[in-house]
Amino acid sequence: MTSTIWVIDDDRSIRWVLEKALSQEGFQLACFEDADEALNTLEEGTREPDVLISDVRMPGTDGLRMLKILQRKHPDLPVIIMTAHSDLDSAVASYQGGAFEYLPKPFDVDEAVALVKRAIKHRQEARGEAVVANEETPTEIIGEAPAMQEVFRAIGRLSHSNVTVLINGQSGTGKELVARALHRHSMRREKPFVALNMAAIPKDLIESELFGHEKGAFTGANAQRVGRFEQSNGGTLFLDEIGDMPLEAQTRLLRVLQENEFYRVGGTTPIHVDVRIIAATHQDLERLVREGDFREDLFHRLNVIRIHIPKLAERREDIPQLAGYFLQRAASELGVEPKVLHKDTEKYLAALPWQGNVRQLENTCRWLTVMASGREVLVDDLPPELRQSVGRPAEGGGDWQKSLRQWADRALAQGDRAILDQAVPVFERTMIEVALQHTGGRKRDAAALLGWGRNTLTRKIKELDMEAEFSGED
Ligand SMILES: Nc1ncnc2c1ncn2[C@@H]1O[C@H](COP(=O)(O)OP(=O)(O)OP(=O)(O)O)[C@@H](O)[C@H]1O
Repeated sequence: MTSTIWVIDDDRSIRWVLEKALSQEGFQLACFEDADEALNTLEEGTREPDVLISDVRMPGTDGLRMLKILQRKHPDLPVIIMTAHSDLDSAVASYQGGAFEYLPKPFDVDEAVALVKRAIKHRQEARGEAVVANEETPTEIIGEAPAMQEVFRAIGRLSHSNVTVLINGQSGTGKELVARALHRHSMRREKPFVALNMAAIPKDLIESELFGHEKGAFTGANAQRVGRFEQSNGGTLFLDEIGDMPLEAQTRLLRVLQENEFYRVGGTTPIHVDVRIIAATHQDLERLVREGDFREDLFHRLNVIRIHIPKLAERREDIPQLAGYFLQRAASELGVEPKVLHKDTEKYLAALPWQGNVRQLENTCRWLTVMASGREVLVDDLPPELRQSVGRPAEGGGDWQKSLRQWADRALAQGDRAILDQAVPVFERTMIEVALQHTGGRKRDAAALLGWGRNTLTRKIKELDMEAEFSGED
């Protein structure tokens, strides 16, 4: 029997796109402008669809409320929630409300079709575990970029699970923020979230920090101390910079993970704990394993689910929104009017390398809130170190190389061939133009700057049809 799909969205174009794509796949489609219409249809006794795809924000009953109703009355019906308001809350709320999947708008049609097919396959397995959605969670993680959407999905998917998670990403990308979100959206949310940065504690103290110690266990242990494991019992222990954990502590950690019990340093009574571990690192743990600095068995134990957080430079589209958010936050912390970015400043900021990632952007916004003179922030108001970095290729490769890489990737994906024939002339033309600008149009000097002979430059100018531009003096 043909599977029936219902699409609910007040946006006609979305209904149209999905209807086209899904009927082409042989599905039977029914479209609704709002949730109430669909719910009434179900009330009237129409057979429930095999999959329902719905928007979140619509006139009348919204998507998340509808989910709750469906959960009660049609617990096995897989629902795919789409939202343009691609924030973490609707993603997670939709999972917790029992949605099968979360589809951030704008989406790829093929992706939507693939999701529907998966939902149909999983239909029988629909578990219908109801976890009360926490509707008042603050929106804290900003990210419209596809790579961040992946992170949100992961948080949503993991909201029913206790699994160990390893978060990878450069410093300042938001690893701790994601770890907190994983906790806040998990079943352990009422219990403690304890964070411990391995790189920030002297090596000798790590074990006592983690497991606590008994009075007199070592010099200076004047009183019994409860470790982080005990503090986070029932909740989540976030081990940041796990790559910096000394080998002996790794061995003990592994044992705790295997046995769910440990001894305080100097202690003889085993202590039982139920702790979920989320670990994070900016290091390449596989390499540390190869080099013998990280236990392989512990690595496998931690690496059950891996979430990669991209560098800020890999999600430049999020920079304006992040900056706006940080400017607002800084202003409200300081009790002043928030600054706003001039369009040019926004563009300028979006093009910077941001080696320090989101943290650096956040600090910049704080600095601007205090230092910028007007309400609107101009490029000239930016801190000197950011103004100077303009045009300087970022360390270890440079932005133009990255753009070139993306361009080549896209061109090949589109089926272009002989792409060097397109790229090399652009490259040479740029170099020639800049060199000639530097020499005030003198070709002989420009050739020297480029490392070419005079004749080569003349020939290139001809080949590249640049004669009209640079017909001036030698
Ligand atoms: N997507 C985001 N939306 C809003 N704020 C963010 C985002 N990502 C990071 N931040 C903010 O940037 C700062 C740095 O984030 P966080 O401390 O989570 O990074 P980290 O990767 O754990 O860094 P480190 O490895 O250096 O500890 C924090 O103040 C955090 O709130």
